[in-house]
Amino acid sequence: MSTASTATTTATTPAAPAVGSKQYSLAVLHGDGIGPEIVPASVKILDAAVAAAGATPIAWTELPLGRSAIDEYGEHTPTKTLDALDEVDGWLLGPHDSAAYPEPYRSQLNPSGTIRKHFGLFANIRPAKAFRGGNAIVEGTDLVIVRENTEGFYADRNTFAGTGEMMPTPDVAIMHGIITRAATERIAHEAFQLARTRDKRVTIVHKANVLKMTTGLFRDVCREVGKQYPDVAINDFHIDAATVHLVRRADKFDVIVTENMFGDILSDLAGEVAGSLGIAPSINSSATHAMAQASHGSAPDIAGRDIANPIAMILSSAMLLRWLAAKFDDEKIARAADIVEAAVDLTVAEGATTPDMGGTSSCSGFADAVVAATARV
Ligand SMILES: NC(=O)C1=CN([C@@H]2O[C@H](COP(=O)(O)OP(=O)(O)OC[C@H]3O[C@@H](n4cnc5c(N)ncnc54)[C@H](O)[C@@H]3O)[C@@H](O)[C@H]2O)C=CC1
Ligand SMILES: CC(C)CC(=O)C(=O)O
Repeated sequence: MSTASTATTTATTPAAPAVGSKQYSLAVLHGDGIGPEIVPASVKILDAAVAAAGATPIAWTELPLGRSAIDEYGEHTPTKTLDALDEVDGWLLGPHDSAAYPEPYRSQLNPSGTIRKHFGLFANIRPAKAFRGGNAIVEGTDLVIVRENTEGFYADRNTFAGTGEMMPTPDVAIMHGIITRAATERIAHEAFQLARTRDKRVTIVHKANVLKMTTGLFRDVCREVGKQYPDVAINDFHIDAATVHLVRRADKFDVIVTENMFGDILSDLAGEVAGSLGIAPSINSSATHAMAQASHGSAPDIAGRDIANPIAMILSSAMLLRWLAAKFDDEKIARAADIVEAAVDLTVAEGATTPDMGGTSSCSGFADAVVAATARV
């Protein structure tokens, strides 16, 4: 069950009127590669957990995205998908294999970036938590990376500010990064408020010894915001040193706040240190919209073989339930999130893991075991 030390709900979760359990309308976008394996697995488990919690069944809508949408609609993220997403309470996004799309799609902003930008999903919350008996490199890892999702070195790909990459000649490529006080303050408040629900420690990750203006501003603004949270301890590391500490001492971190690209890379590392990239969940959110999305990609090397680990997508979906529970003050949907997490815990503890965690379960077999476990937690 969820405890204060493992909380992942953040300040983007808006206060809301107490309205009790309602029927949630959620969209699913399967994506590419292992997406059509891990997303349906998560839907099945959410349905079971919602039933076990006595909440109203979720109303699901499937929407086109990715390679199949290119083939059918000539767009990887069709306008009709974006319009439909605006009508639902939240959604599950499977990974996309955008690096393998044909041109011109490969050179466009990818589906995640398109959706993050369209809905202003500025906070990317990425927990890394080791399971008991779960193949962790560092036992006891239980941290959350709070990744700024709109700026940094992914600027043109993901930002509202619009600098980014350019090629003045075919032999020269230039990359701009952007860090603003406003976006940094916003994400820093997310991190400090989250830390208050956990172990009250925030680590700022930057590269201010080299990228002095950009990541130096990020560090300094985070420190300034931290003064408003005197009960939260602050330290900071350069990104290169942070990777070293993470590999050896991941169990010593609580909340890490960092810019976009560092957060992307660090969260893959943290997931693997906690047991596997395949267990690393995330939620992308603003005050009004939220998207559950595994931290990993479409894993084309294992796609179609029913061996992908669905845990990252399942736990991302549980994070979405928790976000909805806070938004609508809905105890039943919070209970459903607890059930999902406890059922995954139990299934892993009983040894039914996929090959990336050293087990022999299939993706679908693991999901079936979690569904069964929802009745035992
Ligand atoms: N959010 C998204 O949709 C993301 C999409 N991508 C895209 O995914 C494609 C492949 O990218 P890669 O760099 O190979 O990264 P990747 O994350 O897809 O795979 C890296 C390694 O981790 C393994 N892996 C990933 N998820 C797993 C899971 N659930 N269970 C077991 N093993 C898992 C893969 O088999 C692979 O060996 C590219 O087109 C890339 O652009 C990459 C990252 C995020
Ligand atoms: C969406 C990906 C292509 C980039 C990435 O790894 C991420 O932003 O999570």
